[in-house]
This record gives sequence, C-alpha cells and structure tokens, in this order.
Amino acid sequence: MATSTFVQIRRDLHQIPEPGFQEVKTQQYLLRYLEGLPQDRVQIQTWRTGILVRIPGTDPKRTIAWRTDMDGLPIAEETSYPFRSLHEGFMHACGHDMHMSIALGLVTHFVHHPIADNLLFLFQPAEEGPGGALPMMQSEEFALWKPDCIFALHIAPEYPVGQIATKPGILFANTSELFVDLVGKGGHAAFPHQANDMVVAGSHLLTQLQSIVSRNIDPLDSAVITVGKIESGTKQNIIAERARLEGTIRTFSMESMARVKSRIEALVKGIEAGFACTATIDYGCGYCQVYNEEALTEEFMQWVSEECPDVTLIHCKEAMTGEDFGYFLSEIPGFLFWLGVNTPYGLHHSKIEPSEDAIEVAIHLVSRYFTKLSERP
Ligand SMILES: CC(=O)N[C@@H](CCC[C@H](N)C(=O)O)C(=O)O
Repeated sequence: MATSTFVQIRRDLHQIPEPGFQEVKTQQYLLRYLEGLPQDRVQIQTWRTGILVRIPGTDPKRTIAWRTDMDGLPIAEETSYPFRSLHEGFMHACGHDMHMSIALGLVTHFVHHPIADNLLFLFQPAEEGPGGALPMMQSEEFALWKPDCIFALHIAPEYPVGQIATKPGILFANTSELFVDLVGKGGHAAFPHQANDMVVAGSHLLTQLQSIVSRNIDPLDSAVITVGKIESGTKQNIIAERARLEGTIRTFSMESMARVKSRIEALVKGIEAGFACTATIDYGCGYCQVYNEEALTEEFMQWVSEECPDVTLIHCKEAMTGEDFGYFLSEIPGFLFWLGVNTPYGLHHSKIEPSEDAIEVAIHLVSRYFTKLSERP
C-alpha cells in the first residue's frame, strides 16, 4: 500500500529528533511543508524554534487552537524501523513526530475545507524540558492570535488504534525536575578513611528518597519520585569526589509537591551532615497539571460516543505524566486526550513503534470535531 503523505511526514520527522529549543531542522522541515500550501489561506509566524499557523475563518466567532509538541529525547533508538533516527543518541520516543504530522494533516484539511471560525495551530518546542508552552503563551506572537479554546492529544501505547481516552478535570500531574549534586573528597580506593565517598553518599540519598512517598505523603493523595540518572566516579579503584542524581517529582496537589520538596531538602541536609559533603539542589523546570475543562470535555466525550462509530472512547484515570500543555489549559478552556497507537513499549522506550494508522484516525476525528465546534452560535 502506498504510504500516505502524513505517514511519510512522520517518518521524515522521526529521522531528525532534536532537543528542546534546538528543533532547527524540524522547524525548517515544517516551514517547507507549510510554504507549499496555498499562501492566501495561511498566516505563519515563527517563535524561537516553534511556529504559529493561523487559518482565518469565513465568518469567525472564535479562534480554535490545536497544539503539537516538537522535541525529541536523548534516547539511543532500538526500533526495527528502516527510517531510524539520523541523530545519534536522540529519538522521537514520545510520539512528537506523530503529533506534528497529525497537526500538519489538520492544517492541510482546513486549508482546503474552510470553516467559520479562525483556527490556530501551535507547533511548540521543548515539551520534554525546559518547557516551551509558558514562554510561547507569553510571547507577542501568541498575544496577536490568542485563541478562545485549545486542544491537544498525546499518543497512548496501551490503547489500540481507533481508541481514544480522556476525562474531565485533572488528567496529568504537576511536575518538577530534580537535580542533586554532592561534593565530598576523592581518594585512593585502599584509603577510604582519608576520603568522603560520594558513591556511598549518593546511594544512601537514593534509598532515602524512596521513603518520602510511602512515609510523608497522604496515602489518599499520589506522588512519584523517580531518579532516572545517577552519575558518579571515574574508575573502579578511585573513590568518587562527586555524585549527581537526576530525577523528576510528580504530584496531583501543590501541597504534596511542597511537602516532597521540603522532605528532599531535609534528607539532603542529613546526607551533608552524615557524609561530610556539600550538596546543592536544583529543581530545573516544573509544569502545572493538565486540567481538562469539564463542560467542553464532557460534551466532546458524549459527541464521540454518540456520533463517531469509528472511534471507541475510554473514560480513563488520571496519570502521573507531565505536559506543559497544562499551562495553556490554566488560562484557556480546552482538553487533551490520549490517542491509541497500539505498541507494547511505553513512552520514552527505545523500542516504541506507534502504529501510524492512528495518524489518519486523529486527523479525521479532530477535523470533524473542529467543524462541529465552529457550527456553534
Ligand atoms: C508526556 C511526557 O512524557 N512528558 C514528560 C514531561 C517531562 C517534564 C520534565 N522534563 C520532567 O521530567 O519533569 C514526562 O516525563 O511526563
């Protein structure tokens, strides 16, 4: 079967994953495609490595926005694809290549099928960090075309193609990155009494961090502390002078986020005292929760159940994922939904191969939904 335009676009984008705010080739690729569309139908602004595309409506009452993220992850790809990443050590392992091709599919649809309302498409950099949504929202470019409602999707490996999932209210957690640097005294492996070993100090801290969720957080609330990376030492017979722990914190309430951070600070102080080292904590970037506006989400869910026989809707639970799309939703009504892509490997896995059939499902569903929204008085 011939590869559709948007599947081919997804494959092209898959080959050029770039980290946040360095999506230079990605931006060029997207611009090249957008410049090939009838230019009397689209208005384009760039913002850093992102793009804003406006399609003026025929009789606008509002501006409806769709947002896609753009960045890749520092993961060495292990898929079976013939179109694997050309950027060694980087991969689109969170579906942003799928998200971008769906967004271009929607732009293309509406360029050829105008609706009454204005449409705004946001190609937003740096979702994986340090976060492009908030600065994009604060930009002059965004202020010029500020939307009245905003929507997005995220691929979901666990659902089959043709299924989507969402819920009103909180969908994704509040997040904060976590970086802890410990500095002690290095030395010879045979003379530990003359050194302060940061491999041991870092290991103690890692173990102690595990007690925060189980001992300090209300069991009826939820929190996650994941340390995804530890760096320490240079050789097996050298005592390490430094250790660095890198992680992320997830909570549903801001009270729990504050509690987790204060417990981390107390434990790190204890490590400083106990291991005669100095420590610094950096919380990197943090995102606010993704909160789906209730009325719009309920109405969408009802519409999908009643009028989209080709799509199965799941009323899902909230997840500990983070998304800076939450910032848009903190000011503009809208929602995010999961799009089933049927792959045994999860998000951020080096072997994830989302089903490309989901691209067409999403374009078809969202174009119908926006057309329906636009018919509202
Ligand atoms: C959808 C998704 O996977 N998002 C990321 C967002 C990460 C934000 C930040 N770098 C952090 O780690 O806190 C996620 O990991 O949930």
